[in-house]
Amino acid sequence: MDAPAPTVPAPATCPSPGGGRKRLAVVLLNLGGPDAPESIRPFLVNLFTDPAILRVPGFIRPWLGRLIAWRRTKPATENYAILGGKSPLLELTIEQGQALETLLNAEGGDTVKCFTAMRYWHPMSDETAAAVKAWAPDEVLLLPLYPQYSTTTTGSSALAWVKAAARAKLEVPTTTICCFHSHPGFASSTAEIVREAWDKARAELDPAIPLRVLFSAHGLPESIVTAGDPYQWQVEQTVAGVVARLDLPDLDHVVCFQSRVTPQKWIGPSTEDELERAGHDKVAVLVVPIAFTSEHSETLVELDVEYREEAEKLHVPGYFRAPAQNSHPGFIRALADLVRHGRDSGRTLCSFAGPRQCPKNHKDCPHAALIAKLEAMPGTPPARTARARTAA
Ligand SMILES: C=CC1=C(C)c2cc3[nH]c(cc4nc(cc5[nH]c(cc1n2)c(C)c5CCC(=O)O)C(CCC(=O)O)=C4C)c(C)c3C=C
Ligand SMILES: [Fe+2]
Ligand SMILES: [Fe+2]
Repeated sequence: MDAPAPTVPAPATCPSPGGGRKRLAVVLLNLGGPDAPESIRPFLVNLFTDPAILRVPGFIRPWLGRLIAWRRTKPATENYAILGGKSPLLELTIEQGQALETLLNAEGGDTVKCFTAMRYWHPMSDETAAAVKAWAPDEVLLLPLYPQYSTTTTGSSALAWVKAAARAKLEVPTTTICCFHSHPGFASSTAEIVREAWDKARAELDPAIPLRVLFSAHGLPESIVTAGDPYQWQVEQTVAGVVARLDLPDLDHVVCFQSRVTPQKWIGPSTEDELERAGHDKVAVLVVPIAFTSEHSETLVELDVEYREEAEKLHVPGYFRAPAQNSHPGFIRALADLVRHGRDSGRTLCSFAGPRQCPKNHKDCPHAALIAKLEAMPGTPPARTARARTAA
C-alpha cells in the first residue's frame, strides 16, 4: 500500500577505516511522516495496519486498518496543510543525525555514520538496511528517538528493522537501545529547555497569575498499557527527572496525554481536560512536549494551534509552549553518551543504564518480551555475545 519509494540517496563516500578503526552504523529510529499531501493516506494505512498499533485479529486488520486510515485522512490532511502539506520530521531527524555523527567522529575512535529508518514513511527500514549494508559496517546500533519505550513505537520499529536487516542479509552484531527516559544528560538538557521557556513565560505574564506546567505526552489506548506496556510509567519517570532538575521548588505541574485518535479509552488525564482545569483554576499554562524529541504535527498543529485556541475559549489566562529538543547541543551529547554506553555494554538490548529498568509488572518491557522476539526471528542478526543474552 506504500506509494512508490523515493530514491534513497547513496551513502556519502566512506571514510577510510584506517588504523584498525571500526565502522559503526547508528540507525536513528523514528515514526516518519508524510512528505506530500498524497502520501498522507498511505502513511496512515501503514500506521493503522501495524499489529503493534491495531490489536485485532490478523485477518481483520488490513480491512479495519484501511477503513480507519480512510476516515482519518481528512482531519490529518487539514493538519498537515498548516505545515505546508508535509511533516517536518524527516528533515529534523536528519539534522539530529548529522549533529550526532559530527560529535561522535570528533571524538576519534571508530568511524560513525548515522542513518535514519522511519516506521511508517520513507526512508523505511528496507531502504535504510540496504544503505547500511552498502556502507559495510562492523557493527550496528539502533537508537530510537523516543525517550520512553512503547511497543507501539520503539518496539514496532525495532522489529521492523530486524526483518529488514534479515532481508538485506545485514548480518553484523547489533545493539538496540530501548529507552532513555531517565538518562541524566537527557533529563538535564530537557530541564534546561523547560527552564528557559518557564523564565520567558514568567517574564511575559502578570506576576499575580500562577503558572502551571503541563507535561504533555502522546497518548496510548489504555488497553495497551494494561497489557503491560511500560510507556506511561517511563513518561512519569522522565517528568520526575526533569522536575528534579528545574530548581523550581513546589512547582505546580501535571503529566497529561494528547492526540487521541481512536474511539477506545486512552490513558489520561487528557491535555484538553487539563486545559479545562487550568481555565477553572485561573492559572496560565506552559505546555511541554515530553515524549517526542523533535517538532512534528502534534506539537506544531495540535499544541500550537488547536490547544492554544481551546485555551483561549476556556479563558486560560496565558498559554506558552516549550520547544522540543531537536538538535539542542545537550540533547545531542546525551545521544552520543547513549551510543558510547550501548556500544561498550556488550548487550544485545541496552537501556540507558544497561539492564532492565522497568518494574516487573510491565511485562512488555523489551527486556522481558522483545529480546525473545528479536532472537526468534529467522535471519536475526546474531546476538553480540552469550553473556549479552543472559545479562538482558
Ligand atoms: C511517543 C510517541 C508516540 C506514540 C506512543 C504514538 C502512538 C500512537 N499513535 C497513533 C496514531 C497516530 N499517530 C500519528 C502521528 C504521530 N504519532 C507520533 C508519536 C507517537 N505515536 C508522532 C510524532 C506523530 C506525528 C508525525 C508527523 O507527521 O509529524 C498519526 C497521524 C497524524 C494524524 O492523523 O493526526 C496517527 C493517526 C496511535 C493509534 C498510537 C497508539 C496506539
Ligand atoms: Fe502517534
Ligand atoms: Fe524496560
